Amino acid sequence: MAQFTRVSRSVGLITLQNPPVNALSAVARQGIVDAVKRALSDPKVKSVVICGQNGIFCGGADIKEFGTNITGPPLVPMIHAIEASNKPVVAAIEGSAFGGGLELALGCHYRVAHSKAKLGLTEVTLGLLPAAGGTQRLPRLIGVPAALNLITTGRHVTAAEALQLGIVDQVTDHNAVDEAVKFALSVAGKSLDARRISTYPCPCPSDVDALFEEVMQKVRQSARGAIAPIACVQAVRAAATLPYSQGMEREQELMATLFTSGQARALQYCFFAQRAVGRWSMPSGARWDTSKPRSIHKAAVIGLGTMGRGIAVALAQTGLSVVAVETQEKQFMEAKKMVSGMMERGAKRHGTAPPLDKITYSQNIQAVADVDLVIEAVFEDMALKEKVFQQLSTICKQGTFLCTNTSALDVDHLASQTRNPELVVGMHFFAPAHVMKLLEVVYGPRSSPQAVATAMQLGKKMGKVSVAVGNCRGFVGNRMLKPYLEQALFLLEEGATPELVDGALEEFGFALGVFKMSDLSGLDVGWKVRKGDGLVEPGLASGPSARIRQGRRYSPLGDLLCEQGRFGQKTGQGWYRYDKPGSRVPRYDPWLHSFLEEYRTQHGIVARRIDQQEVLERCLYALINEGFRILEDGIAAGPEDIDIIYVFGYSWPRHRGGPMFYASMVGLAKVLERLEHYHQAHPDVPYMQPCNLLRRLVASGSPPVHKWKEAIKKLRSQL
Ligand SMILES: CC/C=C\C/C=C/C(=O)SCCNC(=O)CCNC(=O)[C@H](O)C(C)(C)COP(=O)(O)OP(=O)(O)OC[C@H]1O[C@@H](n2cnc3c(N)ncnc32)[C@H](O)[C@@H]1OP(=O)(O)O
Repeated sequence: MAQFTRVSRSVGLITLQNPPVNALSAVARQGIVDAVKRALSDPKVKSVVICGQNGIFCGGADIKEFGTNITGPPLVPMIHAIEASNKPVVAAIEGSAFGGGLELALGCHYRVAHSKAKLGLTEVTLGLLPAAGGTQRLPRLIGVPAALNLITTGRHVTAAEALQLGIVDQVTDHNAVDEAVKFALSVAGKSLDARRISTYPCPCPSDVDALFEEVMQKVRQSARGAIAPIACVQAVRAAATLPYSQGMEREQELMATLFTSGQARALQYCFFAQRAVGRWSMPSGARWDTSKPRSIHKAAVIGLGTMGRGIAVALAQTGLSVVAVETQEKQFMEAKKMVSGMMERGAKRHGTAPPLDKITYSQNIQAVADVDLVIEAVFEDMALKEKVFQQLSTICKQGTFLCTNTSALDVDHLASQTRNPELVVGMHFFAPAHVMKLLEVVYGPRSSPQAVATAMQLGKKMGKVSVAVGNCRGFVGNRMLKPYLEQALFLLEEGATPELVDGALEEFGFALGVFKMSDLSGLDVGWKVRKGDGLVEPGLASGPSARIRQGRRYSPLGDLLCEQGRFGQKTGQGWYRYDKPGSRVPRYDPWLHSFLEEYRTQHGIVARRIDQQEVLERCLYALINEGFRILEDGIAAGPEDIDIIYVFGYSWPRHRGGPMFYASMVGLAKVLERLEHYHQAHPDVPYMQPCNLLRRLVASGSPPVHKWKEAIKKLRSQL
């Protein structure tokens, strides 16, 4: 709703009241329409201020209404009525003005913002465009190039930038509502002819066609198949080339296509899923709202390799005191230099001072004695980690949380090396740790709810999207990656090429296909793990048994490349070739193609034609099937947890909503049918055998993804 009061005698103050973010729900819109009518008809009111309660102007249209039968007054005529008013209307922007919230402000005649406010036309991030006149008003106000940048990215701008761009008229450090009231008093009675943005001509660059062509090309490249950014460009083009009323028609037309699209549903699902993962629970019944985190003031990182350096930077950037420990002299000196460089570059980007004094370095593990929390990031070797945890358990003060950054090893086993296993959790960061948003917080059977709550809270402070998951080999993300990688290798054996497989996955929306990604991360990483698992048998033996390990199909292709010293980008050769070691541009490698042909001949495999659909079905459905197993095992609490892990940690295209959401869009019965088909064709690949949970969900009528948690609970209780 919206409250109307009269302040300073002649200013009508309209306050949006729809907690928590004053979203423009049907009731809120009706409230605004009624309050505006009242203000305009009250002769004592000479000017109007619109603000939001609780320090937030407006979080935009009510996203929860999308996909439902929307009632109440629509936004466009409501904003037109405000703009058409003959009494000046001032928006008082505190907190956030996003999406429809900023569009409402653009319909006002003036905008006063608090210096800490953030503004943005964020609709594109939800698969939409600013369809309450935003695509038509913003370019008229700030010009086409700046408007294109904001509308196609959904970027948030600070009040200072908004002032510079001309989006707001005044920025204040004082109470923005009080300042807006003063402003409203000062403009009462003045002509509004030059204040209605919809009447402005659109400042147009001379070569409109060239500009839009260039922007469209850039947007297509970065959109990775997302349709909303493209529609945004088309709508702004309408602003630049058509009169306002026709531009509005085009805006509505484009919005109508986006509004019901699967991509919009996927992106809106991600919006809510990202928030839902913060409300974690453990199988023991412990939950986010009943588990109290402990404050962390001082933390330590053990091991300053690539991961440890990133973690140290991320911790220091949150303002914590950090002790960074590296026992090897050479690595120690190098890490100190690198960490300072990373902090300086980060600070330069954000226009802040680098938090260099937050980190103290030591070569002695005893330096962590007084910290509240330790993150171990030594080499991925169980014996080494066991030793570190035994040492930490005796060195650290009572109550220190001991976390491991392992990406796959048994967190519970590490906990068993300590005196207080309840203080041990996994904090699995993704490289580079100071940049990547995902954090898997891994709880073992003995981790205390307080340890989980503390790690989750620390992750949030570090700006991470933290997801609590159970303990198993590879946790959620890497466990699901295994069948995906395996399928990619099998496809090569059967006749595909790295280019074909990567092409299909990139067209689907991944930033990098599986082989380019392996080259980037280093082929030797997986090789070492496979060696540890006893899977690697040196030399290229032929015959069917050469491709069987532990009773199941195995592809030694990756091992064979490693034997040749082809570790990916770092050695200049992997699944592709690179101009020199460390180069990043993958090129077609004739050697690799002859090698694959030779391999097939040696193993009596007749190459067959494989199309993109088979690549997608085999790679993605194998991964999704493992996702269902993870849900069945209770390792992830719900599909949202898996989806957020994949979107934030594994570059799964957000506009496809994550693997589990994607499965629900494809249809669970179809996923099941294709898995059955591939399992029949490849009975020696257990990952392809459809998981019981998937079968049971299909049998129970394939509930929509937001009902899976409930359905799984019910299925469990029937066992
Ligand atoms: C018919 C269409 C016509 C015109 C086009 C207009 C379209 C739009 O306006 S689309 C909406 C555009 N708005 C946004 O993109 C903003 C989304 N919200 C945010 O970015 C943030 O919530 C915030 C910056 C406004 C506040 O952040 P924070 O303080 O960290 O709180 P949370 O993000 O945790 O949110 C709290 C709570 O509010 C729910 N919520 C937030 N925004 C909306 C919204 N626009 N509609 C409905 N609900 C919203 C959010 O989900 C949280 O609730 P839950 O934890 O229960 O999920």
